[in-house]
Amino acid sequence: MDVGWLRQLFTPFGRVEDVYMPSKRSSSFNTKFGFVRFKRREEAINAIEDLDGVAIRNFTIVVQFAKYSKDNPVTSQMNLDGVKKVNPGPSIHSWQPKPTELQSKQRASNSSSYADILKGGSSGRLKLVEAKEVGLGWLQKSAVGKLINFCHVNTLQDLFISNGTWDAQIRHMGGLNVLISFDSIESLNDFLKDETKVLSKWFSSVQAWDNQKIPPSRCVWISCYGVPLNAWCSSTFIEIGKFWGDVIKLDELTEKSIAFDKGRMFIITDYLDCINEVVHVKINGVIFPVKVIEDPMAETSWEKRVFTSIKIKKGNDKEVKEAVVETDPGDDESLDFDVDKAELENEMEFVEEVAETNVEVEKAIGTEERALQLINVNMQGSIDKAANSSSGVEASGWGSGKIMDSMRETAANNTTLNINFDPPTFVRLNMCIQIPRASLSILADNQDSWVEDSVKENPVIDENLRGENDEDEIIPEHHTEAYRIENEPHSTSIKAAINGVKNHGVPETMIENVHRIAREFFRLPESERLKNYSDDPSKTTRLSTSFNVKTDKEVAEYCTSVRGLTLRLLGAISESLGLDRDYVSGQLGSHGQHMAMNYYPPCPEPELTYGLPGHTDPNLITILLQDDVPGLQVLHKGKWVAVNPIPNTFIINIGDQMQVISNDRYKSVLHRAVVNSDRERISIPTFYCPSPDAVIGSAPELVDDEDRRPAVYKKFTYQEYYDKFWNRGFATECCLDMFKV
Ligand SMILES: O=C(O)CCC(=O)C(=O)O
Ligand SMILES: [Fe+2]
Repeated sequence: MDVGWLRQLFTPFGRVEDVYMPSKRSSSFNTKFGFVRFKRREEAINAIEDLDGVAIRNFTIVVQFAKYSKDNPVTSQMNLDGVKKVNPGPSIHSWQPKPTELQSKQRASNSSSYADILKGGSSGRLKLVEAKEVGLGWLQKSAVGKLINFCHVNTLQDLFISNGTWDAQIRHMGGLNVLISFDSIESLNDFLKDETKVLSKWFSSVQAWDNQKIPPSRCVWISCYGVPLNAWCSSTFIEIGKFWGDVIKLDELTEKSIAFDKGRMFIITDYLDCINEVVHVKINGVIFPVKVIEDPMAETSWEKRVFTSIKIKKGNDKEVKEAVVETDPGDDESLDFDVDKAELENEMEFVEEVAETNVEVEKAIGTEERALQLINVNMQGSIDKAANSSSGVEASGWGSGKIMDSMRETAANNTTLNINFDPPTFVRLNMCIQIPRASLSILADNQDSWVEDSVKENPVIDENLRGENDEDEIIPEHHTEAYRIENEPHSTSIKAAINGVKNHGVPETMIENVHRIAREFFRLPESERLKNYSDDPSKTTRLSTSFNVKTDKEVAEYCTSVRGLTLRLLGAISESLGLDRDYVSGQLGSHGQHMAMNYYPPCPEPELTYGLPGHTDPNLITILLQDDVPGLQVLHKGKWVAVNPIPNTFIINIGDQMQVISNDRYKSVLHRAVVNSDRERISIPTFYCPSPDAVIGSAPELVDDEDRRPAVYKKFTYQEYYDKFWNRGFATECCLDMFKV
């Protein structure tokens, strides 16, 4: 028996504040004794009534009110309401058959007393830190929301954005609490008033920040050893968990009775001590001690890693590595994952050795993909170097066969293939995050209604962008027609993002090739894929054996062809703004073009995660190729609209730089990708960018102070913008706002 045991014995009667058990036994009776302090007197009375004289195994327990000497300074010095009120009485708790007489002198002279413990430890001093007050400025613009359900901060962030609130920064505080900080008191007040009533659906309570009103709360995994097998069911675990808080879920092994070595559950608690106690489970009149221990290594907080991973998405490989290291250790879920992987490798070897039929190999691949579900791999092919190496080559120059050839060659030699682990999926799936039903139905409704719309609407650009010959710089006049936007560039941004462009001039075989290459890559065993991993972002890694030269060439051809399309689009967009055809491309310095291949594994519960959270692309324009699995969504009139794939059609996402150059006529498009329950999804965006040193500003022709069209943005270099975009923390304001005049 120990302090934990004692605590558990008394916990059912009320809130146990302290338990003290001197190491010495009572000299007179050779009994063990201890003290339990309740928050309320009635709780202590109930405990005495129920436990005094009860036999537990071979002990009989005696429970009585403790006696404190009147001059004991503790009662007067400390805030000990419960103690002050107790009736004086015998002070010994005995584990022996009831003694006739109990004494209170047994305290060993060299051990600390219960009174000392109450004062704050054996040294008699409270462990007190005098803290300096900080951060009041922003804390006073913050609110604390208690979520109804577990929910990822990025999900919440999206919700705020779609509700028109861009300046909310959301941070997890532990348990179900999140801190929501605003840029201004007005925004805070608007949120607290919550006139739209959208946000309140997510929170059980919301209040302006006030430290004194918010109890610390945390989530923790606890393991229970010794639960009798005839009591092994969720209700027993839920009852055990209730001693400390609310049970959120049992782990799979426990729930499905796969192993009985320990029962494990995830709880939310405001108990601050590390849980390490004994509880008693009574079944058929027999009491079984069960040891309950908190798992301090299990990862229970997710928000930090999600922020890291947002950066990862755009290929800061150093952070990728750190994030992977950070994600794995101590996370039981990832341990399970490692085991799976090891088993899987064996399984694959076996399959290869024994039966090398296609079907079986397919099966093995399928298994692996399932086991690797928790990892989202992002492969990036970049022809940046190629573009830079032919620096000075501008839009018109790309038509020349000579330059094209040299570009192709350089691209082929420098194509990078960086594999980034993208942990959001991994983290989120592990975290049993739930999106409240209300929001799910919004997404679902949109998807349904969109299916109808997508049949009715035609791609925004048809016929008009096809180059007779990809290498031909002559773009017939009528190509601009589609982007004659009737003074509605913004709606064109949305249409291009939702409806896409057809007849774009990129040959179908090239599109099929990149789809195939991406699929082949993601089906490689992980060990093969990892060969392409580099933690040096500046390093261009030659494609490994899995990608032969032929493949390089195919990727390069695709990139070149997409580049042709992009330049035609830029020309059309320039003209739609009343600018010279090559105005926009002339603002970019040496053009940069990055291609990514995003892999979204199937997720059995897609509503619990996002593949890619809501964002605008920081570059100029993105030419996005999707496979046939839906997943892309665009924010339109405050609602997420599903962009269902149309074969052989590109989605065009206007990026932030186009918004700046057009002085807000074209708006960058907020989009995100969700995952699919049973099918993998691959998307292949080509990001077209200015060179890092290009100075970006609104076209002078589009700035007219008298016409009430002043410049919306300051001038900046693309490098400045890019740095700010990835370093601002995902949860803060829209990056463009940071560059407003
Ligand atoms: O997968 C998609 O459809 C979207 C990809 C995307 O938005 C991106 O990579 O920036
Ligand atoms: Fe994007």
